[in-house]
Amino acid sequence: MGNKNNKKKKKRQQEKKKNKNINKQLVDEKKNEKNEFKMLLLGTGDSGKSTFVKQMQILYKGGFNTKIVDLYRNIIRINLKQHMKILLKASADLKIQLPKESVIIQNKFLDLIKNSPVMWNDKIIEMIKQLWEQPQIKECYKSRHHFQLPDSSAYFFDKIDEIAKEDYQPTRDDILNCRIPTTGVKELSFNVKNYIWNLVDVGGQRSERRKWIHHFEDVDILIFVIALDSYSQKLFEEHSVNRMTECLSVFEQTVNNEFFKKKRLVILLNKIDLFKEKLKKVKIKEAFPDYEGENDFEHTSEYFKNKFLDIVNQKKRSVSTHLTCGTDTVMIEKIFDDIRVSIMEKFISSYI
Ligand SMILES: Nc1nc2c(ncn2[C@@H]2O[C@H](COP(=O)(O)OP(=O)(O)OP(=O)(O)O)[C@@H](O)[C@H]2O)c(=O)[nH]1
Ligand SMILES: [Mg+2]
Repeated sequence: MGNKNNKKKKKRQQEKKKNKNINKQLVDEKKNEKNEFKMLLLGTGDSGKSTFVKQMQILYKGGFNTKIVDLYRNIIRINLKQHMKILLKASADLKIQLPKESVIIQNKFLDLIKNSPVMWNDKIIEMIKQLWEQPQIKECYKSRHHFQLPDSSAYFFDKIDEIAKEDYQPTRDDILNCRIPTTGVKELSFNVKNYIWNLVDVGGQRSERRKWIHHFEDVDILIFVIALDSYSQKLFEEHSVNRMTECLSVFEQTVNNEFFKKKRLVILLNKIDLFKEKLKKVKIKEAFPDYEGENDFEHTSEYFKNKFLDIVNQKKRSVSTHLTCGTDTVMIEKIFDDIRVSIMEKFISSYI
């Protein structure tokens, strides 16, 4: 009887050992196989997702080719006209009175661009310049949190002389600052230290978000981008909704989705430069009455960081947060390096 039990025990031990060996073999094979990571960028519209992709293009793919530069030249010029049009409408809405001569220029400008959004000539350039020089237009620009205007429009109005030149070549900074809302999906693959990083960028505006689900499979890292300065802005899609409130609700739905519940999460608290400027003008308490702290960068950024972290179950997943300025290439290189190293360390340690 005792002999029979001993035999059974020995057999079980042998099987256990065999299974252990098979598992080890599978892990080793997987370890060798896995040299690619899929990173999915999510976040509401205008938070800075595509800007992050542009930075990867600059840092790891040698920058932009002629075709892309040509595309940006056209977009930058079209945007200049569109953004002046937005400013003129907003000054009327905000009852900012333009001087008589400017009203004449305004009417001529609106008339000229009405029929051809791509038209670009000396007359148009001169009119945009004259209008931008008006203190009333500058005042209107400062009140842009009341309407929808990309923050970078001043950057481009200020360099209109350069943009107007026939041989104008958009610089890297121009491309980083130029806003093109994403529709559909854009992918970028790049190699860093023998590992391939597949970055997937989707549109963040409401109409685009329903497409997100198609890209949820096989994600290794979810990068959620938040525009910190959006606490005082209204949504482009629905003017009565606060952008940060919308962002918090999208974040909650996304990070707790079945696909991502246990995935590695990187939170980029972006646009810190604009956030610092905004803090001087608009108190956090005006938009988030529960806020009791000081209105300085340190306390307010911590407040928003915790608001997002409170939504995530940090016990079950790896989460990191970073304060970023998306248009600053040096900063993004450093931050991506930190993210990459931490991912690699965790990936390697999971096999030890
Ligand atoms: N000043 C400043 N501008 C930024 C920063 N990050 C992004 N931007 C600008 O913000 C605008 C929007 O950035 P995008 O990267 O297009 O935003 P997105 O999240 O891809 O937007 P969708 O494609 O609509 O979802 C662009 O004009 C960028 O230049 C930042 O940290 N600071
Ligand atoms: Mg985008």
